[in-house]
Amino acid sequence: MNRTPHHHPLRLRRSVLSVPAANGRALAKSRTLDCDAIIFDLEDSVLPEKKAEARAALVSHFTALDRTSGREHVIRINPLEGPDGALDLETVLACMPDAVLLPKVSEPQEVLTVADWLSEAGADDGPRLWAMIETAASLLNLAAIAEIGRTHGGRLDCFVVGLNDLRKETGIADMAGRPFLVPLLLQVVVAARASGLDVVDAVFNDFSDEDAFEAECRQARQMGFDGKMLIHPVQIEAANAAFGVTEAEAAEALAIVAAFAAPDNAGKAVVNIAGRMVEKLHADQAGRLLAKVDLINERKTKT
Ligand SMILES: CC(C)(COP(=O)(O)OP(=O)(O)OC[C@H]1O[C@@H](n2cnc3c(N)ncnc32)[C@H](O)[C@@H]1OP(=O)(O)O)[C@@H](O)C(=O)NCCC(=O)NCCSC(=O)C[C@H](O)C(=O)O
Ligand SMILES: [Mg+2]
Repeated sequence: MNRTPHHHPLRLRRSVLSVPAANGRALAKSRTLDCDAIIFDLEDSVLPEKKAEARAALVSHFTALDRTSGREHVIRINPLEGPDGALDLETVLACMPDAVLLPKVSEPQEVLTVADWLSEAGADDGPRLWAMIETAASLLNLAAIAEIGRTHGGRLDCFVVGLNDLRKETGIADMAGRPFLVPLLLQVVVAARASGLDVVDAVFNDFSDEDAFEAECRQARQMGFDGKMLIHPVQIEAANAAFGVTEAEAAEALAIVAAFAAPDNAGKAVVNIAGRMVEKLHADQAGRLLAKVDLINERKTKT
């Protein structure tokens, strides 16, 4: 089997804000916020008796949505086996978001079912799929779930970790630094990368504790995450900074690209930059980082 991961086009997913679809004020506020993606939530932040109202609110919200903002718009649906999943999928067809976020995925078949449903509904070029990794079973089946992204039309392109559900099911403690969760989080990152998927870290519930939030963002970035799922607007700026590109990182990337473009280094696979070995793979990484800088600058012109 060819294990070379595909890479979908680079997208910014530094700050992925969840907005309860039943909360009119939060929906209105979301139009003004500088996050990279918005998840309109029909699942756990909406009471069962408010689900129908929330679906109607989303259809109305999407009719006036600015699709040129460069932001991704995602709808989190309810599990398909429950009373709301199928109705939520009809709402997805009415709204045509950029992606559908599947909650509590445990088996690859759950991703396939929605991918097939969207194709049969004629939405072949329609929403992509994101999957919440938040059950113990999803961790056991990570590679198989991620592989669906490569083998089934490439519709799956992002994992989002859900630690509230995972801690509830497993009993793993909620502790500063996440010592017992880090090994699991790294498995999610590795499985996602092996299939060319993006990967977004879990929400941080205590939105009033800025320092602890920033520390968790730094940790997530060091583990390889692309961004963080957020619950409150106050978290956006810190997430954009933590998962963004610093001036020093951009300058280093430019130096690497320039070194490989220099005539003296023509035909070299490895060069010496100020006493440090730099390989062609670092130039590829640098190019991707600079493309991210371009995307960030492009976004600034639209907000
Ligand atoms: C946590 C909250 C209930 C707090 O809400 P509130 O008390 O209204 O906060 P503030 O008064 O500080 O709000 C200030 C203004 O900001 C707006 N606001 C607040 N939150 C949001 C938001 N998420 N998106 C957009 N706008 C927001 C307020 O409306 C105020 O503005 P204004 O009305 O103009 O004055 C609330 O923040 C909240 O509900 N957050 C999201 C909850 C949610 O989406 N939960 C689901 C995702 S969590 C998850 O998925 C876990 C995962 O599955 C797992 O298992 O781990
Ligand atoms: Mg959850």
